[in-house]
Amino acid sequence: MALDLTEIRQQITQIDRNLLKLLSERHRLAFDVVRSKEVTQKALRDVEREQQLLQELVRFAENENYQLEPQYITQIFQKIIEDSVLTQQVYLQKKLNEQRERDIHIAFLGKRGSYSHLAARNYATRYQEQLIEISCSSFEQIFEKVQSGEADYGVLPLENTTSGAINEVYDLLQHTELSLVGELAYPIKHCVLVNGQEDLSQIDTLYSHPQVIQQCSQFIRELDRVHIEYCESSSHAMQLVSSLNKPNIAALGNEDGGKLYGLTVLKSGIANQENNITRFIVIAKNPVVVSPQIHTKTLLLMTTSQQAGSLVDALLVFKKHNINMTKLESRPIYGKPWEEMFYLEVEANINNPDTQAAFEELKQYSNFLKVLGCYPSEIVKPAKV
Ligand SMILES: O=C(O)C(=O)C[C@]1(C(=O)O)C=C[C@@H](O)C=C1
Repeated sequence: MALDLTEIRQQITQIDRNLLKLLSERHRLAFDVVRSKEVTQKALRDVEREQQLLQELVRFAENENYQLEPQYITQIFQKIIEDSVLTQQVYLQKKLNEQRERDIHIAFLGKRGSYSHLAARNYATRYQEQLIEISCSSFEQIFEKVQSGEADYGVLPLENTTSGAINEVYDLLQHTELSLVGELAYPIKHCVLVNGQEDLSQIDTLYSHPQVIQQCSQFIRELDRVHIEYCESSSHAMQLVSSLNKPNIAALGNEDGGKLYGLTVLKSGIANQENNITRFIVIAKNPVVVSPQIHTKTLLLMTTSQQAGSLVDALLVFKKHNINMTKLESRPIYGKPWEEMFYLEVEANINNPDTQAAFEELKQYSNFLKVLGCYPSEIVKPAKV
């Protein structure tokens, strides 16, 4: 005879509570690990150990006949390890940069419910701080708020896995005295949001931010003669659709934001690329010191001479010093037609003497060189098994 659903659910709830208790115990061990590594000065990340652990867990489950897919086990434990790495990182960073307040003012683009707002919320949660929200209407305003001291931090999107670099933010970085102090990846899950229960075929106008429209272009193309209304952010779009309260309009936004405006999801998973992730940067007035035990990135701004091969010569410096480059972007220089400003992101800590030697050497090949920031890489790439 089949068991009663209520009873089964009670068992599930109990098991989930037990899992939570174990997860909390494991989370707490991250503090013991980092305190031990503070003494030994060992690097926080040990990919070899992670690989061994993951392999061992898959083998263990198989031997015990737990009936769990290896991929399922790996994914869950990669997430658990990510939490452990970030917990350790935050612990060290908070100790090194003690000026952090409990209440932090963060400026971001758009209203509540924008992706930038959700990313800002994530950043504050990561550092266990109380977020005081400063919503801005342009990227430029975010820089101004941090410059004036009104905001402690600014959160800005820098690139997206579908639409690429966000040029406006790169261009603003060219002229700022502010520093990059952090990064975070936020998964973007666009959906169609409406006021009522209408059908997709009834929608004749879509409201959203140009970036969102671009990221959902394939889905939009398949719709019949739909008119696009560009908004300054996806949260503006959601608010507008909510207040207009018309049956034939929809906003492209996110589910959490939609809830804030009383909208319902008509269709989800509409982005061109399934793995749609935006990398956000965090800017502040003062640079942070990054522990040498942490995986660190540095963003440089550089111009080279106009001679042939000058960029190649500059890049060879990184090869010589065994510094991995994770990004190379170029942007035009305002007022200097056909000259380019290069943005180079490298896996290096500015306080490392080797990095300093490399940057010193780089000066020979560049007309202009500036460090925009050195920050902990808070994107934990999972260890492969
Ligand atoms: O064993 C360690 O050194 C840890 O820091 C713990 C841990 C884990 O959570 O299992 C986390 C990060 C390391 O990359 C390896 C493993």
